[in-house]
Amino acid sequence: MDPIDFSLYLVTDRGLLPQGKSYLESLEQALLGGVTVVQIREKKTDTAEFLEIALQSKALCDRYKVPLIINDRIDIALAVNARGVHLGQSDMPIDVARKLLPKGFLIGISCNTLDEVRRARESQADYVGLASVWDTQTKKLTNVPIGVRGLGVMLEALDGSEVRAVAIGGIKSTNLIRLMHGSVSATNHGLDGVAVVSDIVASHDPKGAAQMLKSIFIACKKSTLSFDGEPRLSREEIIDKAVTIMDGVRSLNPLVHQMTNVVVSNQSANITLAVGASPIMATAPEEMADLAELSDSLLVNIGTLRADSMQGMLKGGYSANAGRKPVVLDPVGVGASEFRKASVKELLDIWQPTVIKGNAGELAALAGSIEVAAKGVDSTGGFKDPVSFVRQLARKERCIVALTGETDYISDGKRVLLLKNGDPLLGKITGSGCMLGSCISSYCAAANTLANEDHREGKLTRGGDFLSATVGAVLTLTIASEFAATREDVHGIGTFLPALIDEVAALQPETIVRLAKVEEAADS
Ligand SMILES: Nc1ncnc2c1ncn2[C@@H]1O[C@H](COP(=O)(O)OP(=O)(O)OP(=O)(O)O)[C@@H](O)[C@H]1O
Ligand SMILES: Cc1ncsc1CCO
Repeated sequence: MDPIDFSLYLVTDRGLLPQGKSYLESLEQALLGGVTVVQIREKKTDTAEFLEIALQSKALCDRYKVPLIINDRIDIALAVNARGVHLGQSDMPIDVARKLLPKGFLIGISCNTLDEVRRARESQADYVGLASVWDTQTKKLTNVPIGVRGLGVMLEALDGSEVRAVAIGGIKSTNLIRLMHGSVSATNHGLDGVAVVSDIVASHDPKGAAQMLKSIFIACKKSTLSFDGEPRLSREEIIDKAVTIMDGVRSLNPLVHQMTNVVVSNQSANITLAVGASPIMATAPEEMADLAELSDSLLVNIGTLRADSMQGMLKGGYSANAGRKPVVLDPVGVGASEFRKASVKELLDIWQPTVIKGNAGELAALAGSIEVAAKGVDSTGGFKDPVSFVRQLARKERCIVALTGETDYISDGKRVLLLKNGDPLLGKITGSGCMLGSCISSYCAAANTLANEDHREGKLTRGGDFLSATVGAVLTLTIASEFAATREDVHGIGTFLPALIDEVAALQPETIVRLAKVEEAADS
């Protein structure tokens, strides 16, 4: 029997049909739109009616050569000669179901935890439905949502097996790109498909909805499942690219939308001007869609996070992703409170950052590690193996990661660069990390604009060189700090800050090339 294409897995729900649309009409339009598997879910229907619906659905699916799966009811699946059955954790165990079903009959099972995925693998399920990614109105959740980032570890548990995986729960065309990027495991294991309910069933245009979902899925599958493909630049080429981007910021004057903390707002706006970009500090959720269109990148800094700022941050990152603008996350003091931790998790379950930057304490907390402690927003130690840590985190979060400190470690998940410039005064003033976030956002904005527009759908940016952009931003701030610290008019942290802003504005690209202390760690 042909292997199943799980790409777009429709789960029916007659209760969601819009007024005036019949079940079979909606199903046929979804099939015309490119649905690749159909699961009939009828939780409250009696057997005779379920059987009738299943028979009608089977005839329709056969016409479009799309396999039909029945939720829960092995008897109905057998009666209509379906391709498979989908079981829940409290339904019949897989080994028992296997004995009752003919050879080749497909068995899928819903899994909410890593343990359930492991057990599904042991019992040789054909596929798992990883549920629920997000909160959903179509099913009353009995378990906590997995979130985009929870999917990666589950997929990793399926490495080397034949078990296919689809995600389900709240998936729509508007969050599918984020799901596809963020769910890939550190071992590069991606989803085989996405299961969708309301985005198709509740639509007046199920064909259009299915077409949209499928085109995004296919585009993402092509563009996200590999860290390779970009040419590997030498250390010197990265520095050259970094200064090209530096020039780009000055000539393009990108608009950088920043949601930052109240401590550093002013100095962040000024450092943005100093690198040659323009800042706009704005937090209201109502204006996020407009700003995503207008601006060239977004910075989200949670330094003085409030419950009401979360709405703007959620919508801001989401709109920036949709507009293919780079997003920089600065998880300031994330380890300091449960509120910050939960908020960062929520943000990262909704949108995909292009760069995450933070000190050791912040990145440890973000990664769930207790190796490095923090005192409020400051780190009180370092990692034993920062190179591996930063590479792993970049692979896990599928973005550039910059770990700051005396040495800055920057990784794209493959390579790790060590940057050793900077005066210790940078560590003594408040907000040097926050200013660096503004610089990185400015450089990413220019890198994104400078990139050859990649028209493939499914990319969250235009495909700019964000590794070089991050390197350029760090070099700009740290090399400028070396000049600022040695100025005669600088006597301590009070006079250092304005001098730093001046030196950033005055810094020349050739000075960076001459003074950059950049090393590369050996590949793992
Ligand atoms: N001792 C140091 N020597 C050289 N550079 C440093 C030192 N400490 C910090 N820096 C530089 O300062 C910048 C900010 O890094 P840092 O780790 O201090 O951020 P942070 O702790 O997030 O700052 P803040 O919370 O005050 O905004 C980085 O570019 C880093 O290279
Ligand atoms: C001191 C401080 N507190 C919250 S944000 C911030 C600025 C440096 O991160």
